[in-house]
Amino acid sequence: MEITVKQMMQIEENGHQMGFFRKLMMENAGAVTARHITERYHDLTSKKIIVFAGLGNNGGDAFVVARHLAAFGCTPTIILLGHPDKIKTEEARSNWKILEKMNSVNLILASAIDTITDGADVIVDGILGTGMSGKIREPYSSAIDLINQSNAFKFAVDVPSGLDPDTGIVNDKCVKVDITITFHKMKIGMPKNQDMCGKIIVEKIGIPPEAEIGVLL
Ligand SMILES: NC(=O)C1=CN([C@@H]2O[C@H](COP(=O)(O)OP(=O)(O)OC[C@H]3O[C@@H](n4cnc5c(N)ncnc54)[C@H](O)[C@@H]3O)[C@@H](O)[C@H]2O)[C@H](O)CC1
Ligand SMILES: [K+]
Repeated sequence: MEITVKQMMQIEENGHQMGFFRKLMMENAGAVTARHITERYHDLTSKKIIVFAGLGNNGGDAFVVARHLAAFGCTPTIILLGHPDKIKTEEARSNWKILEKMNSVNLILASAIDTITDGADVIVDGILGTGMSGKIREPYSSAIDLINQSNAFKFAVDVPSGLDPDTGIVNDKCVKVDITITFHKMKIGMPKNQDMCGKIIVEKIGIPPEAEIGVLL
């Protein structure tokens, strides 16, 4: 079954109200994404992994991905596309705060990042997810271009950044990835743009089925 962004947000809210808080969803989303990366590269210690993170919960998921990858000894680099004070939600901010206490990750605030992807083996796109709207603003726009210029293997968190999840249309620009890990259920527009999404993997993140009552059921 495929769902709309509006339906996903309603299901998310219902789950949160049931006590399955967004922070738990974010942890599961990041953990399952990291698992797919570690399953592809059994020895991560020699891999250069760059994680791009926006200021919303797509970025929050990416913070969790980076923390889980660090446990596999790869020292990921996280590029935050904005100032930490502008991180939108408590669940994302709390995950950033954990990263700030870790020396097994490299944190970079988006400044001169034009060479950061040089030699990267893996890039994780946690820039924009279902909260994207309108023309892509800087520094997200330049980050998308930078990622697209790299020949690293690319994973998108939930949605390739720049893709409209409801239509599959790229209104401005979009990260073209090899694998998209999308959460809970397929978003209706994604199968319409396999070129940008690459292989799409749908992963459950623990949301109770009852959260769909009144939305899908
Ligand atoms: N589906 C689930 O159960 C869960 C999904 N999670 C993740 O949360 C994101 C959606 O998070 P949200 O904060 O709503 O939006 P985004 O992170 O996608 O983006 C918001 C962020 O980006 C800025 N922004 C929006 N449009 C633009 C633009 N055109 N140019 C530049 N910047 C833009 C906006 O200002 C915000 O700062 C979902 O995809 C999942 O990854 C949760 O983890 C919980 C479970
Ligand atoms: K993304």
